[in-house]
Amino acid sequence: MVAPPDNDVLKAHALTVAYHGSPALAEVSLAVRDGEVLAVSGPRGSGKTTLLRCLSGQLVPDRGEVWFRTTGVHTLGRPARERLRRERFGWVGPRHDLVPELTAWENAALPLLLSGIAHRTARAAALEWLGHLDVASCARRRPASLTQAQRQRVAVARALVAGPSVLFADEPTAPLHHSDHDHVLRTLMTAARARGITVVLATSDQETAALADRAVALLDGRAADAVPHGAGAEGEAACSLSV
Ligand SMILES: Nc1ncnc2c1ncn2[C@@H]1O[C@H](COP(=O)(O)OP(=O)(O)OP(=O)(O)O)[C@@H](O)[C@H]1O
Repeated sequence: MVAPPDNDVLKAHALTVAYHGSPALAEVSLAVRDGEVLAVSGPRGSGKTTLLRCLSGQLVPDRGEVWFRTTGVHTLGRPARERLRRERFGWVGPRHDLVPELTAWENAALPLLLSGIAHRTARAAALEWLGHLDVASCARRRPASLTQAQRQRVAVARALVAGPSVLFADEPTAPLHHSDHDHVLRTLMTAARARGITVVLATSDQETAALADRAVALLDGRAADAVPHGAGAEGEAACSLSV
């Protein structure tokens, strides 16, 4: 397989993963265009998290290839994959995994601080994102004193603060109440679209999937469907999912 064309930011070919002999992904292929919001939908256990972990370089598939632009992610050793994840990808999952000893703004600023950005600049960027997510007033508090919804908003801020090329969002609003769920999801998508950040969003909720430019469906680790959303959605015609 060759590297994807310029307008595909990510491409996966025939991804196959088994955990202790039990198949989790089977021959899944897809392409994600630069700047699109792609939903990966499917019921629990259908392989969504496993697919996102492969695409983001957290997990090397048993077989198959993952390309990020011209980089063969599947060919990289662990340090190079970790660098790629740190520098180019953001990740937000269903559990916030904030550092308990750090304040909300320090947690949100963490990707910038770890990459050597000046403290003042990192703090300003973190506070701006906390503001977008309506939790600026929590900036000096530690995770233990925040509500679950506030913690999840801080985690979203942390995933976006460094301006990733691709944001992987694995059921990012699953623990939230309906009103928080909608607000966080729409903020995440609006911010990503405004900045040209590609989003790969795993969800078992059809309403959430419908907010994306396009959805692909998994069932029992296999691609089940490809559903375009909205006439003229960016990337609709040029993206594909196949088994
Ligand atoms: N670390 C693991 N060890 C063993 N089996 C695993 C592991 N992670 C996932 N699985 C199994 O692989 C299959 C796919 O799981 P995966 O988490 O990718 O699906 P999912 O669609 O994201 O589900 P969920 O919404 O419940 O997270 C499931 O059968 C799951 O039990």
